[in-house]
Amino acid sequence: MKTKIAVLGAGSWGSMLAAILNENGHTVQLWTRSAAQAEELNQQHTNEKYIKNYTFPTNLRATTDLETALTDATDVLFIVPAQATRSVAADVAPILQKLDLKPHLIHGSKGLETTTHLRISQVLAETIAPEQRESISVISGPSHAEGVAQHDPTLVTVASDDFDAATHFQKLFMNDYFRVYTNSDVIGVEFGGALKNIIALASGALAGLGYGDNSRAALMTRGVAEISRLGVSFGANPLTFAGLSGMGDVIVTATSTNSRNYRAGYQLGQGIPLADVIANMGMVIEGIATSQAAYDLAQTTGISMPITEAIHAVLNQEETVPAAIHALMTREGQTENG
Ligand SMILES: NC(=O)C1=CN([C@@H]2O[C@H](COP(=O)(O)OP(=O)(O)OC[C@H]3O[C@@H](n4cnc5c(N)ncnc54)[C@H](O)[C@@H]3O)[C@@H](O)[C@H]2O)C=CC1
Ligand SMILES: O=C(CO)COP(=O)(O)O
Repeated sequence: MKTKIAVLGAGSWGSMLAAILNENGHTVQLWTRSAAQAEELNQQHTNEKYIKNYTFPTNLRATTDLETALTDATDVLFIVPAQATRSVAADVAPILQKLDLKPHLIHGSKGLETTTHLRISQVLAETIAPEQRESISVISGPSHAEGVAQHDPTLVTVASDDFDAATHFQKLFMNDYFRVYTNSDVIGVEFGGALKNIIALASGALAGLGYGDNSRAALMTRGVAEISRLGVSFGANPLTFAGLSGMGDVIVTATSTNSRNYRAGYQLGQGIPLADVIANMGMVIEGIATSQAAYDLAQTTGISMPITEAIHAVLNQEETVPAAIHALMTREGQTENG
């Protein structure tokens, strides 16, 4: 079944997912708030700030007009930074009502909302009334846009409470270089995708200080342990954290220089001030905002999240990176599975 999909957000990941859907034969309308970016995509078929040296399909259309993007949409993909999702969804809701549409919704944003500590599917559910939408799904997993651009074989997962919706999106996105699994554990998939960004920041910081593979493997393993503890306390399936959206995404973001979070952490490890790191990046570093939400959740639930607490302290300038590592290493001894 060919569908019309509105892709809302034309950064690295939004534009790349739009390209996949377009290549798969679906009609795609890509929305961006930037007129210059829409013109570049429509005229040059490039999106140079976000994906270097990549030519988009010539029939992929971008627009700055949300109503144009949503017209006749059977599916809507939200792919703006996590903290921006609520405001975009609030703009979408009345247009869906005006156009009398009830699309399937999916998002690919990896963060928790700092003001509410909600997962992004919960933000969408709160903002767009059930009469104006079908299912809500999430797409997540180890998938840098740069790798997809060169057709690296890439595996992701789509999670939804609605199995038919998950298989619907599996079929929409899947092709011979982009393989999609389904999962019914929305909570686990969203926590995994959001919280791995904190571990990627920490991994970059270790590398920035010159530490090697032992430290990185330790961090990734104990990172998954604390992500699982928090996720399971909210009802996630522990096995999800061993999967694509858990350990899989920790591996790719905590080891790759394509990761904005890793690169940001690296600069912090080198002692570059956070404000400069953010300014240099020019793209979203989700782990910064999400570390605040995760820190708050750790405090309110009493779940032990020492790496998250260390990154939170560094980002809030309460501790230097070396002092945070020393504090982690000299904590009281623990049992591994506790
Ligand atoms: N870049 C990647 O390879 C991947 C990114 N993701 C996730 O996808 C989400 C989006 O990331 P990217 O596309 O990489 O980010 P990006 O920083 O490359 O682009 C973000 C886009 O959203 C727009 N935007 C920012 N604030 C906005 C607002 N308030 N209203 C409307 N538009 C706004 C920006 O102008 C830009 O076009 C993030 O949650 C990220 O974690 C997930 C998988 C892979
Ligand atoms: O989530 C991602 C890859 O799976 C992208 O990570 P960064 O936002 O750190 O680049």
